[in-house]
Amino acid sequence: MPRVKFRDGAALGEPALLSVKDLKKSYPSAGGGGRPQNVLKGVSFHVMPQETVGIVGVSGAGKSTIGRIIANLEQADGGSIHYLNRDLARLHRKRRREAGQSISVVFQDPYEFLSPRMKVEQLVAEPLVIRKEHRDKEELRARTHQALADVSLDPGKYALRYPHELSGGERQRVGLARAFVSRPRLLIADEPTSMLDASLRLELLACMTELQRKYGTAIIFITHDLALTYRFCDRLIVLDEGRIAEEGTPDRLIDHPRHPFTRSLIDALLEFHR
Ligand SMILES: Nc1ncnc2c1ncn2[C@@H]1O[C@H](COP(=O)(O)OP(=O)(O)OP(=O)(O)O)[C@@H](O)[C@H]1O
Repeated sequence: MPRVKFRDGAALGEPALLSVKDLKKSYPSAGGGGRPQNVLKGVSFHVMPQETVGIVGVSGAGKSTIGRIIANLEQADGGSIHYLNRDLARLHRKRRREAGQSISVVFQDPYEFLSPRMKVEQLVAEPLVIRKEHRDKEELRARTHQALADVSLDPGKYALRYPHELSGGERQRVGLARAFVSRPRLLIADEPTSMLDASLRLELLACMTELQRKYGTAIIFITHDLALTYRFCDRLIVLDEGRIAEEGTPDRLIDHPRHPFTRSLIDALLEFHR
């Protein structure tokens, strides 16, 4: 899956699609008695249009929390998020929702976002229905079927099935079709491949890259699997206990890690593949 070399717009002074500054989040301690758990301790980064930024780190580092906050599924305690030049925290709830309409998400477990009672066709159409992005039923059907074809699922074969009638790989493809049907500017992909075996994992990533090119989407790719990011990401952010330990291109980070934590991630990876 060779990547086209990413043009570093940030270095050329172009505006970022997303700019996160000093993001903070804590959760109350379990049981409520102890000190709150500081999960994000001031995280800042940016994402350029059409860029793929990987967020890597061990379990519990705070990766998904960042994704959920950007997707407006959770509130930050502090910091700012500028998206398409708008400060999301300062927008009224309705405007915030509208601003976020060009952000899609895909999660690790498709059952989290695929209602078992909806057919594939309805599941894929739902984002367009919610956003009222279609003129009539014909257009809705055409875009839904296009989205299914985009992820190599024949609409004639899959449109009327329910999620439990699909394999794990097919369910994730439905998740991708649902994420891309609205042609998002930004996709937050939170461990989308971790429940798939190695060959399906690469297939799904190839499919995601193709759709990214087709629709000009930027991707935040959240994973604990450093190996997966190597070819797939333009830039990596290494998160360690709610702080950015290091960031850079995968080549630089993996071949010449500067931070001991990045080195330990690479050692763990080498150990795993030994
Ligand atoms: N709703 C919540 N209430 C309390 N604690 C939470 C909540 N959500 C997450 N946490 C805690 O915040 C920390 C960071 O969680 P998060 O899911 O962001 O980590 P992660 O890096 O994505 O981990 P993983 O790779 O295992 O998904 C964890 O210790 C988790 O237990």
